[in-house]
Amino acid sequence: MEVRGRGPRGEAPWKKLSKEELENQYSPSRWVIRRGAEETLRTYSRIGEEATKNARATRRSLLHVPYGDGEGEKLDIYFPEEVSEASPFCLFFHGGYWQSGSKDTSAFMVNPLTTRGVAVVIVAYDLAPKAPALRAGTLDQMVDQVTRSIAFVQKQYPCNEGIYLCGHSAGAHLAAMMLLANWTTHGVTPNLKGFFLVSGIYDLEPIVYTTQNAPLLMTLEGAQQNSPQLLLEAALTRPSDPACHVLVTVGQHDSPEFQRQSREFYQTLCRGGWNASFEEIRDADHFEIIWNLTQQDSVLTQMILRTILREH
Ligand SMILES: N[C@@H](CC(=O)c1ccccc1NC=O)C(=O)O
Repeated sequence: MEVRGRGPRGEAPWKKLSKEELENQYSPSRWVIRRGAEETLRTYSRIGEEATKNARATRRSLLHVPYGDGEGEKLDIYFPEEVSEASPFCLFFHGGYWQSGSKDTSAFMVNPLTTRGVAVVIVAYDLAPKAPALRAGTLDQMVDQVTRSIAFVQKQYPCNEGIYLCGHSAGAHLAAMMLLANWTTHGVTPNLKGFFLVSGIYDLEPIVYTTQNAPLLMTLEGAQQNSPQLLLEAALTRPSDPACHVLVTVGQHDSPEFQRQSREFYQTLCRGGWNASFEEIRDADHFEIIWNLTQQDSVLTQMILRTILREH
């Protein structure tokens, strides 16, 4: 599907959608094809739980490690068989529209990656509405927490072979915000080598007009300030490390709006001089795309491993 980018004065295509259609486009479980919506969400939780149970039973790990003082600021580290502080590290940020999901059910990629020598970190962040709405928006706090979790891993493992960020859906949004992070206030610049953005949301403005915004309480300004799509369009800086690779992927059965968001973000990355690539994952919906990560031989796992292992 050819997607027309927004011209300099062009109107965002989602603005032409009715309220119902917008709600539909931003409800990923309504687009699945092999199961019903409810069953899909149940299966998603079950696969995440099983992968996490399995990872904790078979891998050496450090669980519930605090990366900050907040109750929810915890991460799990899973090590490869040959434990080395110089391993590459892949950090995963789960999805769930910034209001559901947990690190304790999100160890999808742990076994396939640790088997190949990559340490995997599953990061928790405070979900809405638990996050105190004191600042401009709860999204601000999540973005700050993600920034600090990455700085923490870099400080703990300064000899790492590279830090890679992988996020799904809302988690891909949080990971994408790190393309624009300012590390100077964190006392460390992480050794960021790659981003794997899976079925993400990069322009938050349409979310403001859906029911997903009820716990988020995002204002239009808050949405704009936390939209990597808008921030990157406006950014004057070029990527500091031209070798840092950004993979944008979306499922063939993701909704047209999710597909448009991914394609436009990829196009913006290219225009900004990023080393980016785009892949539509065939025959996968918004949830199956993440189940692929539990499989060593899936297209997505293989793309991620090729990127990480090529560089050392
Ligand atoms: N209620 C949502 C749930 C959802 O969007 C979701 C669930 C698990 C993981 C990622 C999700 N989407 C974005 O973060 C839906 O309609 O599918």
